[in-house]
Amino acid sequence: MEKRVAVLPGDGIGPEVMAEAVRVLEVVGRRFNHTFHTEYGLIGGAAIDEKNNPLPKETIELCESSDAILLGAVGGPKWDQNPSELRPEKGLLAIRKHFDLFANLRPVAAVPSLIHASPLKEEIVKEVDMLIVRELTGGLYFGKPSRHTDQSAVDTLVYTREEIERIVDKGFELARLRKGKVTSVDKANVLESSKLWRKIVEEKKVDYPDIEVEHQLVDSAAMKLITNPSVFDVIITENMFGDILSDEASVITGSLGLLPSASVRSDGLGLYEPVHGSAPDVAGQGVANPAAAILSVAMMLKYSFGLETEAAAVEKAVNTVFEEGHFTADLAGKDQRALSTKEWTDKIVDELDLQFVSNSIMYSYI
Ligand SMILES: NC(=O)c1ccc[n+]([C@@H]2O[C@H](COP(=O)([O-])OP(=O)(O)OC[C@H]3O[C@@H](n4cnc5c(N)ncnc54)[C@H](O)[C@@H]3O)[C@@H](O)[C@H]2O)c1
Ligand SMILES: CC(C)[C@H](C(=O)O)[C@@H](O)C(=O)O
Ligand SMILES: [Mg+2]
Repeated sequence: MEKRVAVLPGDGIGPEVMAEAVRVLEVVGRRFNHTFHTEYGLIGGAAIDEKNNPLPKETIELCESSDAILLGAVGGPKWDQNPSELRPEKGLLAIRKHFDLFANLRPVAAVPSLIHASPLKEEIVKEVDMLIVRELTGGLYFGKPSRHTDQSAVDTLVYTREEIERIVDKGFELARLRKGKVTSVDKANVLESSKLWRKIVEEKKVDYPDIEVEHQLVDSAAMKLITNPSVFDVIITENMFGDILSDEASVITGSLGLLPSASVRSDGLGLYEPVHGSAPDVAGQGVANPAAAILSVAMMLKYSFGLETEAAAVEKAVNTVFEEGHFTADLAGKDQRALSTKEWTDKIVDELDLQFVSNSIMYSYI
């Protein structure tokens, strides 16, 4: 197989974890006889510095001519005081919108060899295996008007029926491939947008009689995520709730540095990025956990290229390296030596070299 992959490293730890993710992609290509052409583009703060635009047209063109997009992270204190249009985060929102990547899939699964790293009790986290399906191109992030003065501020939460229907369908379809349960998270006791959301979920569930459906208000959903997370299978929710709940859910796994994501539309084009941000507090030190970026590569192999075996090989390598007790600083115990970003990826590469074809996948992240 021959594919073109646009690589957008971005800011902070973005370039650090992307370099390792690309290294893993290259090993997969060599091992499984695929050619992945990687081409680099600017986004976020790096693009503002060079082009005065968080999403330059060259980057859009590069992505348009690619089969998939890999993204590191954007943002950082350097640009925090910039006007809204020159914030790195605008570039991220713009690329999601430009490509209509409305469905953001964020799998969260407990990993047996990482239970020690979660602040939650073992019996609470050990059965967790959920998928957060976050609506990504609507809601508060995109509604107009959106502005502030020193005296007042406005953001607008808009959802159309069509926008809700397509993400709800996506959630139901994904539940069919998993444990068959959908939890729709909203704030229907207050928000008009959530009332429509809930109505549409009720309408849609008739088309999916095999799926168990429940509604959960977002505030109590946030509580349940920590007290009883194994009750969730597929969570479908709107843009901002999904953003917040997925960072919260990362606590179950032990580190935000573990969660990958896929942002997809209906036709296969996808953008793959860690859930985490540019982590300015650890950027430049070579200590970031590249697992989320590497697992995002696995999601790309699976969802955009249909390469299930290759994706499984990457996941298996990640599991094995954890099982062997190799961790970056975010996951290492007090008496363990933490590996650097690069050292930890070296272990993944060694592992792929050793066992690149395997069907004995014990644990799936994606
Ligand atoms: N998708 C994205 O590009 C994205 C996502 C979230 C935040 N951001 C941006 O990132 C910047 C920093 O935001 P923040 O600090 O709130 O969130 P963050 O996700 O960057 O970091 C939160 C905490 O998690 C840690 N962390 C995150 N990823 C890690 C990794 N791979 N390995 C080890 N530790 C990791 C950080 O060190 C930090 O302590 C902001 O500018 C924000 O807008 C970008
Ligand atoms: C950086 C920010 C715009 C982004 C979001 O809120 O979508 C991030 O937090 C994420 O989760 O991808
Ligand atoms: Mg977020």
